[in-house]
Amino acid sequence: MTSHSSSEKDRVVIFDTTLRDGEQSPGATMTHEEKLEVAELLDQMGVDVIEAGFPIASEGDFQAVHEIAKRTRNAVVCGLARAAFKDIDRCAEAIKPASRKRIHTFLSTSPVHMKHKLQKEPHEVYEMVIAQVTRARNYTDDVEWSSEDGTRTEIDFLCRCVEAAIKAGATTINIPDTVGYTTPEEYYTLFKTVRERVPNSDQAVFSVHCHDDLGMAVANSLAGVRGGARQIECTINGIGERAGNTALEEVVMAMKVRSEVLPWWTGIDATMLTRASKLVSAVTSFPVQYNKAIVGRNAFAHESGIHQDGMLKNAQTYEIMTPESVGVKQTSLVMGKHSGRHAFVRKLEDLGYKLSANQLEDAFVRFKALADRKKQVQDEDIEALVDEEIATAHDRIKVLSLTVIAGTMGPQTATLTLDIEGKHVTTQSVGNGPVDAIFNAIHSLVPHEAKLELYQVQAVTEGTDAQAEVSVRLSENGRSFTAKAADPDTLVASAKAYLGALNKLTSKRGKTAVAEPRIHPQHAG
Ligand SMILES: CC(=O)SCCNC(=O)CCNC(=O)[C@H](O)C(C)(C)COP(=O)(O)OP(=O)(O)OC[C@H]1O[C@@H](n2cnc3c(N)ncnc32)[C@H](O)[C@@H]1OP(=O)(O)O
Ligand SMILES: CC(C)C(=O)C(=O)O
Repeated sequence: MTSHSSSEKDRVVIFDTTLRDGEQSPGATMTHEEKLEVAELLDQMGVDVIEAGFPIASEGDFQAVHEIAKRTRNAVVCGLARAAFKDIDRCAEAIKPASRKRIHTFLSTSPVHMKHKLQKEPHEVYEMVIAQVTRARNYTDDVEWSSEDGTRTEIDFLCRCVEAAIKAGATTINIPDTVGYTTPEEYYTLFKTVRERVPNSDQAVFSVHCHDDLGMAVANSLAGVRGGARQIECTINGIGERAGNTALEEVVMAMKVRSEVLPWWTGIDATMLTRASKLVSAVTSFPVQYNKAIVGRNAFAHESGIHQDGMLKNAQTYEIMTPESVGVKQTSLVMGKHSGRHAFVRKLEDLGYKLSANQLEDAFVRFKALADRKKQVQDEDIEALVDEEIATAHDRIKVLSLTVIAGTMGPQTATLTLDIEGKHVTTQSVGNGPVDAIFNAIHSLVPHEAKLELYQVQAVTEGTDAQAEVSVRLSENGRSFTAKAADPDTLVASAKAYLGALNKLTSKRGKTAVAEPRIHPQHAG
């Protein structure tokens, strides 16, 4: 990571359009209050221009832009308007209270849009650009003009329109890739060409506005900046029309992290990126994909043993930016089937365990077995597993295998093999339900007089693949012994918990009664 150049010519204006283009994502509509909350956060995080809405679109949009204009302290508040006087007048009214205000007016310039959508000749479009920018300048000195579908516009016509817009008073010229069609090399050349060919181009700031239809919005935006643009239009989480817009968090961090090859900088406080992402996701109900760059929940999470080992030795082995730099508390080492011993030991230390080498090896083997069966192994799973490992380390009786037939057909039957002080014994028992069948089988292999006082099941974590934690209490001669066991299979956990209690009981007695190895198809306890 290198620090950015602080030269003003390399400063890139961040124009956030989460509340306008972002809200155009089908299903992303935000309430008035939610828009105010998002705008406030954008202002706090250093966004230069907030495109707060499209005031002519609805009374609600007008009111939101108006209120944001009243409340925003630092950023320029901008509203969108078509090339129509009524749009521009309504927009001007909406942004009026802002201390810094911008009118953003746009008009399509590509042959396909002019012919089919606007149904206008190029000369009419040209005249509209001049008339609308002039109209907007009556209200504010800060006027942006966009050549909608700019990347599919004939270059000569585009240059003429850009020149006319600047002459009429536009201070920002946006050349959008409205349909996400361009490539980095093309977009770079477009900006370079337009800036070289338009005689008054130095009187305006050029701007990129990219869509992600081919997944190139961020790369295209940065290429446009390389071509001379100094404003990036973008949204939090990349939301926006169709496949979305350039993701604010991605362009900002690309320039920060790779400043030696992307030598531009912004005024964004990157430590607020995660908060902004969460807020926008919450108010739009658009989940952030897990592997999303910068703000996805896996962006700073590692599950593979080799990566986790590297991270524990030096975070730079697998992270190109710190989680703190984008507002994430810390890297997470997620325990799963790909994890190795280094990460497992660290996790145990974090959970407060200190195991002997043998216990550790046993616990690791059991952890791997659990991870193979369960999508996510949570801290609680590991705690349950290690607690059991410690509690059962000296057990005389252990479950070797268990097969249960359950369901409507009955009889519920348990076939159980135990290791009793090194001796393997098997039996089969039926019962009034699968748990009863298992307990009968145990009773058959380890005869005892203890009474079952408690049998309780609860989930260790959430989800259908959660481990079941079973508690069993047995009592004999006025003394009670309780044990717990966890397993993704409730019936296995039940057998282990029962045996846990029995182990405690028999160790107090000092000896374990063992029945002869046998098969008991009819045994009912
Ligand atoms: C690329 C972009 O993201 S552009 C922004 C897109 N965002 C939106 O459209 C969201 C808000 N839009 C709306 O609420 C409505 O579309 C409104 C209020 C703007 C207009 O609604 P309506 O008057 O019912 O028109 P409708 O949306 O059906 O059609 C759009 C009209 O605007 C015209 N138009 C489109 N772009 C422009 C423009 N930049 N300047 C002038 N007119 C335009 C179309 O040619 C069409 O005109 P027509 O009625 O003469 O055929
Ligand atoms: C209004 C313009 C800037 C736009 O959203 C687009 O072209 O995608």
